[in-house]
Amino acid sequence: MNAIKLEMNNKQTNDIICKSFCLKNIWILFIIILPLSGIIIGFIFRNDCPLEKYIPLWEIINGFITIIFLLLIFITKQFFHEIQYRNWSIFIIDQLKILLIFFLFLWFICGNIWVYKYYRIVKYDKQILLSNKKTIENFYCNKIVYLYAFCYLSRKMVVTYVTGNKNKLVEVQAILADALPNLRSQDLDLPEYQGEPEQITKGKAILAAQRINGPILVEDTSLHFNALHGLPGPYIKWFLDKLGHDGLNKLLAAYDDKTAYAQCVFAFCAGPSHQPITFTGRCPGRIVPARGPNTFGWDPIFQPDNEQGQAGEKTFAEMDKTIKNQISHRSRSLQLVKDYFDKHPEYVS
Ligand SMILES: O=P(O)(O)OP(=O)(O)OP(=O)(O)OC[C@H]1O[C@@H](n2cnc3c(O)ncnc32)[C@H](O)[C@@H]1O
Ligand SMILES: [Mg+2]
Repeated sequence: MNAIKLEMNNKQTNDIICKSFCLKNIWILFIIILPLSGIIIGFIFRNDCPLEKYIPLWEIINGFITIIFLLLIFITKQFFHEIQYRNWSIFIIDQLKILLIFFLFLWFICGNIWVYKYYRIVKYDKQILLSNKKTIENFYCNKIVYLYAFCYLSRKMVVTYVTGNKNKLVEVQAILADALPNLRSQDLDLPEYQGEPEQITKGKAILAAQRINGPILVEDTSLHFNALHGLPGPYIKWFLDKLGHDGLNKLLAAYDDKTAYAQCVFAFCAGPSHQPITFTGRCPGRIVPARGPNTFGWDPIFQPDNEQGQAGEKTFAEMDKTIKNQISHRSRSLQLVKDYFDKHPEYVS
């Protein structure tokens, strides 16, 4: 009796695990449908595009390589997420992924040449061509084959990082270079909202997605003094503008507690009709009299803590840029953005 009960329990647990596995991984099926249909279309109509015989071949190879790439991402996420599995096998998979990205990039260029070259002259009706005594080889391509390739190449989404701050742009480009190579930027003057940092960033993101009419990233950075219960927070831009580095130090003159944290909230919005998703990164530290070059905001008065949580030695302004980009509030937030794009390769490849 007990054995039967135990078996039933095991079966139920297995069912639950299986269901949650399927639900968690259903995204892979959706993403694979597109390249898979390319393989099928390219194969069925492999001899039906005399205008450019490479287009069906392009669809088949593009489909195969994209699916292999997606499966590698899936395998990494599914089986190598635990740190103890990060050994040589993950290294080989990472190298393979880089190779495939490189190939897909070159193949993408080839596809653009083969497809866009003919978009003004392509004809889909063989009968009309024959009755006009035009040669099929010079004009005809099967409608499904041509339009599939045309739409596939045109659908690639480019994420736009919207900011009016050049220093922020330089850091974001440096940190995201390998994760989001097709990130472009746009200088738009967005309003500075009031409220909690997350709400401010979401408001910025919705407006930016409407103005750009596509996928965007925006960011709002704040500096929080613990003795002042988090102020100036998102209002740091105005405080810095009016009081300068010296004035910000004087705000804390009456307090022993000089600790603070820098916070960066990134928001990604896939388009005007989508809801933004936020990613928050924090860097703890303390406010000190200005040291180092005065090139970026409050960098000279913010001294980040070391790994042990004690006062560090250098202010952000005194640090080498690459060191700042490894520990900053911005890089911590962008790490979460990278993780998100790892799961959504449609914005990356
Ligand atoms: O167009 P956006 O992206 O909003 O650009 P912004 O300059 O208004 O940027 P924020 O509102 O996010 O930044 C608030 C203030 O903090 C400054 N700031 C942002 N990131 C910083 C960093 O990493 N180090 C020092 N100062 C920074 C920035 O120059 C502003 O004065
Ligand atoms: Mg701003």
